[in-house]
Amino acid sequence: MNLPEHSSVASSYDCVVAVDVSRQFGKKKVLDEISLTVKRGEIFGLLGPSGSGKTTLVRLVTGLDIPDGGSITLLGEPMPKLNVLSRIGYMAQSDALYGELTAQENLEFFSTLYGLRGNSLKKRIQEVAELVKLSDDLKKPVQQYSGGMKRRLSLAVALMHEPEVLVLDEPTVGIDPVLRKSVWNELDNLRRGGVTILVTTHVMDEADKCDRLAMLRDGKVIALGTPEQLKADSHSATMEDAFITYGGGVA
Ligand SMILES: Nc1ncnc2c1ncn2[C@@H]1O[C@H](COP(=O)(O)OP(=O)(O)OP(=O)(O)O)[C@@H](O)[C@H]1O
Repeated sequence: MNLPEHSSVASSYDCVVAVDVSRQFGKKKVLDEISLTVKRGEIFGLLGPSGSGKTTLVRLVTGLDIPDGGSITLLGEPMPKLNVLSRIGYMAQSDALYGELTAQENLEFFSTLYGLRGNSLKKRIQEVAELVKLSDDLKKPVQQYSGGMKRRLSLAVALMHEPEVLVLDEPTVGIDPVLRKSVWNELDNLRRGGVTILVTTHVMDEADKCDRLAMLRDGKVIALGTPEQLKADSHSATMEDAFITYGGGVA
């Protein structure tokens, strides 16, 4: 079923449905009646310059904040809803890790919050450490980690409980190009395994890797579609040109 973006009727293929979502801080309208739908099993990108409202929107999607207007439904549940949290993995923009603990201890700590214990916990730690290429550094205190290593560990934390939905706020900031590629390969594998991924970025080549994306500017969706559609509709050869043509300015 192909529902219009503004539809308030959620299809079973819809993972996130945002309808006329607004959020204001003081007098500043950060999100202005945003409507979009993330389908199950896709990588959906939120692309926009700094301050365009990407983090604000993903915080609303995860239920960490409440909109002033409109509604958000995640996995069929109106947000915020506590029992949906175990089904999502959220990687915030700043790493929420314990510096004095090792990476392994961080993974253990966050996983016990999801009820993972014993051998299955150990096995899962090995799996996610392998995925983010941190297997050899699990015993190091996180305060000795580089910025990129911390990003990868945060991604590992978000993956531990095998969530159906991953919400990633600029997951590759501070990660070198080779590892960035491997992180995106992993996101691709997860998507193939049926995980839905909502990711914010202002890196244009990452936008190109999304199945669909919304371009945000000043709290509004200025364009929405597949990278190919957005480039074709704006007669642009690159996402960067498309973004500028749609009025996004320099990301
Ligand atoms: N809790 C808050 N109180 C006041 N203003 C806020 C708050 N959270 C966000 N803002 C403001 O809302 C605007 C959008 O911020 P947001 O973090 O959503 O942007 P962003 O697109 O994620 O930016 P970046 O790419 O730099 O992370 C900014 O002007 C920011 O200062």
